[in-house]
Amino acid sequence: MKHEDKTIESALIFAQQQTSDHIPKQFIWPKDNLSQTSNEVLNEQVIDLQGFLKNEKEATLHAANLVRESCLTHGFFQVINHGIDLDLLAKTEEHGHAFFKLPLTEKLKCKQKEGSVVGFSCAHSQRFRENLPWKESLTFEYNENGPNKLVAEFFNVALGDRYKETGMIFQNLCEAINKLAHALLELLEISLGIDGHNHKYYRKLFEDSVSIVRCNHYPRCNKPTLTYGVGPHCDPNTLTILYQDQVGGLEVFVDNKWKSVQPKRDALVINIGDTFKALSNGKYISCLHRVSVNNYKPRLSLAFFLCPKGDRELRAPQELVDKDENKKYPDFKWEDFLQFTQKNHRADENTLEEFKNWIISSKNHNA
Ligand SMILES: C=C1C[C@]23C[C@H]1CC[C@H]2[C@]1(C)CCC[C@@](C)(C(=O)O)[C@H]1[C@@H]3C(=O)O
Ligand SMILES: O=C(O)CCC(=O)C(=O)O
Ligand SMILES: [Fe+2]
Repeated sequence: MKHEDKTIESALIFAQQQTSDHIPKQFIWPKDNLSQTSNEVLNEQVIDLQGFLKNEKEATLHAANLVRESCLTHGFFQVINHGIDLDLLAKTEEHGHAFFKLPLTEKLKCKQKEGSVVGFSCAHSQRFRENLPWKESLTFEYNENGPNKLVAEFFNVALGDRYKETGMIFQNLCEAINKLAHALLELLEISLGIDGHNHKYYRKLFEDSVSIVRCNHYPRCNKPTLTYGVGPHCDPNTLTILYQDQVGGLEVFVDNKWKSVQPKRDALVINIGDTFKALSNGKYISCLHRVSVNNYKPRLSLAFFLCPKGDRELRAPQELVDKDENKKYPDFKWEDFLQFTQKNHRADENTLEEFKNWIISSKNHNA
Protein backbone atom coordinates (compact mmCIF):
# COMPACT_ATOMS: atom_id res chain seq x y z
CA MET A 1 0.00 0.00 0.00
CA LYS A 2 1.22 3.52 -0.81
CA HIS A 3 2.12 5.91 2.08
CA GLU A 4 -0.85 8.13 1.40
CA ASP A 5 -3.25 5.16 1.36
CA LYS A 6 -1.99 4.04 4.77
CA THR A 7 -2.65 7.52 6.15
CA ILE A 8 -6.17 7.49 4.68
CA GLU A 9 -6.78 4.03 6.13
CA SER A 10 -5.78 5.19 9.65
CA ALA A 11 -7.87 8.34 9.38
CA LEU A 12 -10.91 6.26 8.42
CA ILE A 13 -10.33 3.99 11.39
CA PHE A 14 -10.37 7.01 13.74
CA ALA A 15 -13.50 8.40 12.07
CA GLN A 16 -15.31 5.04 12.38
CA GLN A 17 -14.88 4.94 16.15
CA GLN A 18 -18.32 6.53 16.50
CA THR A 19 -19.89 3.33 15.15
CA SER A 20 -17.33 0.52 15.31
CA ASP A 21 -16.51 -1.58 18.31
CA HIS A 22 -13.31 -2.86 16.81
CA ILE A 23 -9.75 -1.66 16.36
CA PRO A 24 -7.47 -3.15 13.67
CA LYS A 25 -4.52 -5.28 14.71
CA GLN A 26 -1.83 -2.78 13.67
CA PHE A 27 -3.01 -0.60 16.59
CA ILE A 28 -2.91 -3.42 19.15
CA TRP A 29 0.21 -3.31 21.33
CA PRO A 30 1.72 -6.45 22.89
CA LYS A 31 0.76 -7.27 26.47
CA ASP A 32 4.10 -7.29 28.25
CA ASN A 33 5.63 -6.26 31.54
CA LEU A 34 4.96 -2.63 30.67
CA SER A 35 1.29 -2.95 29.86
CA GLN A 36 -0.29 -2.79 33.30
CA THR A 37 -2.79 0.01 33.78
CA SER A 38 -2.08 3.06 35.86
CA ASN A 39 -4.10 3.62 39.00
CA GLU A 40 -1.76 5.93 40.87
CA VAL A 41 -1.16 9.60 40.50
CA LEU A 42 2.38 10.97 40.17
CA ASN A 43 3.12 13.30 43.03
CA GLU A 44 5.35 15.57 40.96
CA GLN A 45 6.51 19.02 42.05
CA VAL A 46 4.47 21.98 40.82
CA ILE A 47 7.08 24.74 40.70
CA ASP A 48 6.18 28.42 40.77
CA LEU A 49 8.58 30.24 38.41
CA GLN A 50 7.50 33.80 39.18
CA GLY A 51 10.32 34.73 41.57
CA PHE A 52 12.98 33.05 39.42
CA LEU A 53 11.77 34.83 36.28
CA LYS A 54 12.00 38.13 38.21
CA ASN A 55 15.56 37.29 39.23
CA GLU A 56 14.77 36.97 42.94
CA LYS A 57 17.58 35.11 44.66
CA GLU A 58 15.71 33.17 47.34
CA ALA A 59 12.85 32.14 45.05
CA THR A 60 15.40 31.01 42.46
CA LEU A 61 17.25 28.80 44.93
CA HIS A 62 13.97 27.33 46.12
CA ALA A 63 12.83 26.58 42.55
CA ALA A 64 16.26 25.12 41.70
CA ASN A 65 16.08 22.76 44.71
CA LEU A 66 12.67 21.48 43.61
CA VAL A 67 13.96 21.01 40.05
CA ARG A 68 16.96 19.06 41.36
CA GLU A 69 14.81 16.81 43.53
CA SER A 70 12.44 16.10 40.60
CA CYS A 71 15.23 15.42 38.13
CA LEU A 72 17.03 13.05 40.49
CA THR A 73 13.85 11.00 41.02
CA HIS A 74 12.06 10.83 37.67
CA GLY A 75 12.72 13.95 35.60
CA PHE A 76 9.11 15.24 35.51
CA PHE A 77 7.72 18.41 37.07
CA GLN A 78 5.08 21.03 36.32
CA VAL A 79 5.55 24.80 36.24
CA ILE A 80 3.10 27.61 36.98
CA ASN A 81 3.58 31.36 36.53
CA HIS A 82 5.82 30.38 33.62
CA GLY A 83 5.37 33.69 31.79
CA ILE A 84 3.42 32.27 28.83
CA ASP A 85 0.20 34.12 28.11
CA LEU A 86 -2.67 31.84 29.15
CA ASP A 87 -4.94 33.28 26.44
CA LEU A 88 -2.34 32.38 23.84
CA LEU A 89 -2.31 28.79 25.16
CA ALA A 90 -6.13 28.64 25.04
CA LYS A 91 -6.15 30.02 21.47
CA THR A 92 -3.54 27.46 20.41
CA GLU A 93 -5.73 24.68 21.80
CA GLU A 94 -8.72 26.05 19.86
CA HIS A 95 -6.77 26.33 16.59
CA GLY A 96 -5.22 22.89 17.15
CA HIS A 97 -8.69 21.33 17.42
CA ALA A 98 -9.83 23.24 14.34
CA PHE A 99 -6.89 21.85 12.35
CA PHE A 100 -7.62 18.22 13.26
CA LYS A 101 -11.33 18.71 12.42
CA LEU A 102 -10.40 19.64 8.83
CA PRO A 103 -11.20 17.14 6.06
CA LEU A 104 -8.35 14.70 5.51
CA THR A 105 -7.70 16.13 2.03
CA GLU A 106 -6.83 19.48 3.67
CA LYS A 107 -4.60 17.92 6.34
CA LEU A 108 -2.80 15.87 3.69
CA LYS A 109 -1.67 19.12 2.05
CA CYS A 110 1.03 19.24 4.70
CA LYS A 111 1.65 15.52 5.19
CA GLN A 112 5.01 14.25 6.48
CA LYS A 113 7.55 13.56 3.74
CA GLU A 114 9.54 10.34 3.81
CA GLY A 115 12.50 10.56 6.19
CA SER A 116 11.20 13.72 7.88
CA VAL A 117 9.36 14.25 11.18
CA VAL A 118 7.86 17.53 9.92
CA GLY A 119 4.23 17.68 8.71
CA PHE A 120 0.90 15.97 9.32
CA SER A 121 0.95 12.31 10.28
CA CYS A 122 -1.91 9.98 11.02
CA ALA A 123 -0.87 7.21 13.44
CA HIS A 124 2.66 7.32 11.95
CA SER A 125 1.21 4.75 9.56
CA GLN A 126 3.48 5.87 6.74
CA ARG A 127 6.54 5.06 8.94
CA PHE A 128 5.59 1.97 10.93
CA ARG A 129 3.62 -1.20 10.20
CA GLU A 130 2.73 -2.34 13.71
CA ASN A 131 2.29 -0.92 17.22
CA LEU A 132 0.76 2.18 15.70
CA PRO A 133 -0.05 5.04 18.06
CA TRP A 134 -3.69 6.12 18.41
CA LYS A 135 -3.00 9.72 17.45
CA GLU A 136 -2.66 12.16 14.62
CA SER A 137 -0.08 14.89 14.83
CA LEU A 138 1.16 18.06 13.16
CA THR A 139 4.89 18.67 13.53
CA PHE A 140 7.06 21.61 12.54
CA GLU A 141 10.46 23.09 13.37
CA TYR A 142 11.27 26.12 15.47
CA ASN A 143 14.64 27.48 14.39
CA GLU A 144 15.53 30.27 16.80
CA ASN A 145 18.10 31.85 14.51
CA GLY A 146 16.38 30.98 11.26
CA PRO A 147 14.55 33.40 8.99
CA ASN A 148 11.84 35.41 10.70
CA LYS A 149 8.35 33.96 11.21
CA LEU A 150 9.18 30.52 9.80
CA VAL A 151 6.40 28.78 11.74
CA ALA A 152 3.76 31.19 10.39
CA GLU A 153 5.26 30.64 6.93
CA PHE A 154 4.95 26.84 7.33
CA PHE A 155 1.18 27.16 7.84
CA ASN A 156 0.78 29.64 4.96
CA VAL A 157 2.78 27.58 2.50
CA ALA A 158 1.31 24.22 3.50
CA LEU A 159 -2.31 25.23 3.97
CA GLY A 160 -2.81 28.59 2.32
CA ASP A 161 -3.75 32.10 3.36
CA ARG A 162 -6.81 31.04 5.35
CA TYR A 163 -4.44 29.72 8.03
CA LYS A 164 -2.60 33.02 8.56
CA GLU A 165 -4.06 33.50 12.03
CA THR A 166 -3.33 29.89 13.04
CA GLY A 167 0.24 30.32 11.79
CA MET A 168 0.74 33.52 13.80
CA ILE A 169 -0.66 31.91 16.96
CA PHE A 170 1.73 28.96 16.70
CA GLN A 171 4.59 31.34 15.84
CA ASN A 172 3.95 33.49 18.94
CA LEU A 173 3.60 30.45 21.15
CA CYS A 174 6.85 28.92 19.90
CA GLU A 175 8.71 32.17 20.57
CA ALA A 176 7.34 32.31 24.12
CA ILE A 177 8.04 28.62 24.85
CA ASN A 178 11.55 28.90 23.46
CA LYS A 179 12.22 31.79 25.86
CA LEU A 180 10.94 29.64 28.71
CA ALA A 181 13.14 26.75 27.54
CA HIS A 182 16.21 28.97 27.83
CA ALA A 183 15.18 30.14 31.29
CA LEU A 184 14.73 26.50 32.31
CA LEU A 185 18.23 25.68 31.04
CA GLU A 186 19.55 28.31 33.44
CA LEU A 187 17.48 26.92 36.30
CA LEU A 188 18.79 23.44 35.53
CA GLU A 189 22.34 24.80 35.60
CA ILE A 190 21.74 26.36 39.03
CA SER A 191 20.10 23.13 40.22
CA LEU A 192 23.24 21.20 39.24
CA GLY A 193 25.48 23.67 41.11
CA ILE A 194 27.52 24.60 38.02
CA ASP A 195 26.45 28.23 37.78
CA GLY A 196 29.80 29.57 39.02
CA HIS A 197 32.71 29.13 36.63
CA ASN A 198 30.71 27.78 33.72
CA HIS A 199 27.85 30.28 33.98
CA LYS A 200 25.28 29.93 31.14
CA TYR A 201 26.98 26.79 29.83
CA TYR A 202 23.70 25.21 28.69
CA ARG A 203 22.17 28.45 27.44
CA LYS A 204 25.19 28.98 25.21
CA LEU A 205 24.98 25.43 23.84
CA PHE A 206 21.40 26.11 22.77
CA GLU A 207 21.87 29.62 21.37
CA ASP A 208 21.10 28.39 17.86
CA SER A 209 18.66 25.61 18.76
CA VAL A 210 16.41 24.02 16.15
CA SER A 211 13.54 22.50 18.10
CA ILE A 212 10.71 20.20 17.08
CA VAL A 213 7.15 21.29 17.89
CA ARG A 214 4.24 18.88 17.74
CA CYS A 215 0.52 19.24 18.20
CA ASN A 216 -1.03 15.86 19.07
CA HIS A 217 -4.67 14.86 18.74
CA TYR A 218 -5.73 11.61 20.42
CA PRO A 219 -9.17 10.58 19.13
CA ARG A 220 -11.64 8.68 21.30
CA CYS A 221 -11.03 4.92 21.13
CA ASN A 222 -13.50 2.08 21.71
CA LYS A 223 -10.79 -0.31 22.90
CA PRO A 224 -8.51 2.01 24.90
CA THR A 225 -6.76 -0.74 26.86
CA LEU A 226 -5.45 -2.43 23.69
CA THR A 227 -3.52 0.53 22.33
CA TYR A 228 -1.59 3.70 23.26
CA GLY A 229 -1.67 7.31 22.11
CA VAL A 230 2.13 7.15 22.40
CA GLY A 231 3.72 3.88 23.49
CA PRO A 232 6.27 3.68 26.34
CA HIS A 233 9.28 5.81 25.37
CA CYS A 234 11.94 8.24 26.58
CA ASP A 235 12.24 11.55 24.77
CA PRO A 236 15.58 11.63 22.91
CA ASN A 237 15.71 15.46 22.82
CA THR A 238 16.92 17.77 25.61
CA LEU A 239 13.85 19.01 27.45
CA THR A 240 10.18 18.68 26.63
CA ILE A 241 7.73 21.45 27.49
CA LEU A 242 4.18 20.15 27.23
CA TYR A 243 0.84 21.88 27.25
CA GLN A 244 -1.93 19.35 27.83
CA ASP A 245 -5.68 19.96 27.92
CA GLN A 246 -7.77 18.81 30.91
CA VAL A 247 -8.56 15.29 29.59
CA GLY A 248 -5.55 13.40 30.97
CA GLY A 249 -3.64 10.38 29.62
CA LEU A 250 0.05 11.10 30.22
CA GLU A 251 1.69 8.47 32.45
CA VAL A 252 5.22 8.04 33.83
CA PHE A 253 6.94 4.78 34.84
CA VAL A 254 8.24 5.33 38.38
CA ASP A 255 9.00 2.75 41.12
CA ASN A 256 8.02 0.00 38.68
CA LYS A 257 4.49 1.41 38.28
CA TRP A 258 2.69 3.65 35.83
CA LYS A 259 1.55 6.88 37.46
CA SER A 260 -0.56 9.55 35.79
CA VAL A 261 0.41 13.18 35.43
CA GLN A 262 -2.81 14.97 36.35
CA PRO A 263 -3.58 17.99 34.15
CA LYS A 264 -3.33 21.20 36.15
CA ARG A 265 -4.98 24.29 34.77
CA ASP A 266 -2.44 26.98 33.75
CA ALA A 267 0.51 24.61 34.29
CA LEU A 268 3.01 23.19 31.79
CA VAL A 269 4.62 19.78 32.17
CA ILE A 270 8.41 19.65 31.84
CA ASN A 271 10.47 16.52 31.39
CA ILE A 272 14.12 15.72 30.96
CA GLY A 273 15.08 13.98 27.70
CA ASP A 274 18.03 11.69 26.93
CA THR A 275 20.16 14.54 25.57
CA PHE A 276 19.98 16.43 28.87
CA LYS A 277 20.67 13.19 30.72
CA ALA A 278 23.94 13.04 28.78
CA LEU A 279 24.59 16.76 29.29
CA SER A 280 24.22 16.29 33.06
CA ASN A 281 26.76 13.43 32.88
CA GLY A 282 23.98 10.96 33.63
CA LYS A 283 22.85 12.73 36.84
CA TYR A 284 19.35 13.70 35.76
CA ILE A 285 16.82 11.06 34.79
CA SER A 286 15.10 10.76 31.44
CA CYS A 287 12.09 8.67 32.39
CA LEU A 288 9.93 6.24 30.46
CA HIS A 289 6.45 7.65 29.78
CA ARG A 290 3.45 6.92 27.58
CA VAL A 291 0.03 8.28 26.65
CA SER A 292 -3.13 6.26 27.31
CA VAL A 293 -6.29 6.93 25.33
CA ASN A 294 -9.91 6.79 26.47
CA ASN A 295 -13.35 5.96 25.10
CA TYR A 296 -15.10 9.19 26.06
CA LYS A 297 -13.18 12.31 25.00
CA PRO A 298 -10.52 13.28 22.45
CA ARG A 299 -7.36 14.83 23.89
CA LEU A 300 -5.08 17.58 22.58
CA SER A 301 -1.50 18.31 23.60
CA LEU A 302 1.31 20.51 22.34
CA ALA A 303 4.90 19.38 22.86
CA PHE A 304 7.93 21.63 22.39
CA PHE A 305 10.94 19.31 22.09
CA LEU A 306 13.99 21.51 22.75
CA CYS A 307 16.84 20.33 20.51
CA PRO A 308 20.29 21.82 19.89
CA LYS A 309 21.49 22.72 16.39
CA GLY A 310 22.21 19.41 14.67
CA ASP A 311 25.97 19.79 14.23
CA ARG A 312 26.77 21.20 17.68
CA GLU A 313 29.27 19.13 19.67
CA LEU A 314 27.52 18.12 22.90
CA ARG A 315 29.34 17.33 26.14
CA ALA A 316 28.62 17.64 29.86
CA PRO A 317 30.27 20.63 31.58
CA GLN A 318 33.74 19.84 32.94
CA GLU A 319 32.74 20.57 36.58
CA LEU A 320 30.21 17.74 36.52
CA VAL A 321 32.72 15.36 34.95
CA ASP A 322 35.36 16.35 37.55
CA LYS A 323 32.88 15.92 40.40
CA ASP A 324 31.97 12.42 39.18
CA GLU A 325 35.60 11.62 38.24
CA ASN A 326 34.17 9.92 35.19
CA LYS A 327 32.92 11.14 31.80
CA LYS A 328 29.84 8.99 31.24
CA TYR A 329 29.12 9.77 27.57
CA PRO A 330 31.33 10.47 24.57
CA ASP A 331 30.80 13.83 22.84
CA PHE A 332 28.06 13.58 20.25
CA LYS A 333 25.96 15.59 17.82
CA TRP A 334 22.15 15.78 17.99
CA GLU A 335 21.87 15.10 14.23
CA ASP A 336 23.56 11.71 14.80
CA PHE A 337 21.44 10.86 17.83
CA LEU A 338 18.23 11.85 16.03
CA GLN A 339 19.19 9.73 13.04
CA PHE A 340 20.04 6.83 15.37
CA THR A 341 16.61 6.97 17.04
CA GLN A 342 14.77 7.36 13.74
CA LYS A 343 16.65 4.57 11.95
CA ASN A 344 17.07 1.90 14.55
CA HIS A 345 13.94 1.85 16.68
CA ARG A 346 11.59 4.03 18.69
CA ALA A 347 13.32 5.62 21.65
CA ASP A 348 13.21 3.87 25.02
CA GLU A 349 15.21 3.65 28.24
CA ASN A 350 18.06 1.74 26.49
CA THR A 351 18.45 4.06 23.51
CA LEU A 352 21.02 6.47 24.99
CA GLU A 353 23.21 3.60 26.20
CA GLU A 354 22.95 1.86 22.81
CA PHE A 355 23.85 5.09 21.04
CA LYS A 356 26.85 5.55 23.36
CA ASN A 357 28.06 2.00 22.58
CA TRP A 358 27.53 2.60 18.89
CA ILE A 359 29.72 5.75 18.99
CA ILE A 360 32.45 3.95 20.95
CA SER A 361 32.48 0.97 18.60
CA SER A 362 32.44 3.11 15.46
CA LYS A 363 35.39 5.15 16.83
CA ASN A 364 37.33 1.95 17.58
CA HIS A 365 36.45 0.63 14.15
CA ASN A 366 37.74 3.79 12.42
CA ALA A 367 40.92 4.03 14.55
C1 LIG B 1 13.00 13.76 17.94
C2 LIG B 1 11.78 13.33 18.05
C3 LIG B 1 11.27 12.00 17.59
C4 LIG B 1 9.93 11.91 18.24
C5 LIG B 1 9.48 13.35 18.17
C6 LIG B 1 10.69 14.09 18.70
C7 LIG B 1 10.80 13.86 20.20
C8 LIG B 1 10.12 12.59 20.70
C9 LIG B 1 10.11 11.41 19.69
C10 LIG B 1 8.95 10.39 19.92
C11 LIG B 1 7.70 11.11 20.40
C12 LIG B 1 9.25 9.31 20.94
C13 LIG B 1 8.11 8.23 20.88
C14 LIG B 1 7.95 7.61 19.53
C15 LIG B 1 7.74 8.64 18.40
C16 LIG B 1 7.87 7.89 17.07
C17 LIG B 1 6.28 9.14 18.42
O1 LIG B 1 5.37 8.35 18.82
O2 LIG B 1 5.94 10.22 17.94
C18 LIG B 1 8.83 9.76 18.52
C19 LIG B 1 8.86 11.00 17.65
C20 LIG B 1 9.04 10.73 16.17
O3 LIG B 1 9.93 9.98 15.76
O4 LIG B 1 8.28 11.33 15.40
O1 LIG C 1 0.77 14.11 24.61
C1 LIG C 1 1.41 13.95 25.64
O2 LIG C 1 0.92 14.11 26.77
C2 LIG C 1 2.88 13.55 25.63
C3 LIG C 1 3.35 13.06 24.30
C4 LIG C 1 4.77 12.57 24.37
O3 LIG C 1 5.23 12.07 25.35
C5 LIG C 1 5.63 12.76 23.17
O4 LIG C 1 5.11 13.14 22.10
O5 LIG C 1 6.85 12.55 23.31
FE1 LIG D 1 7.42 11.91 25.19
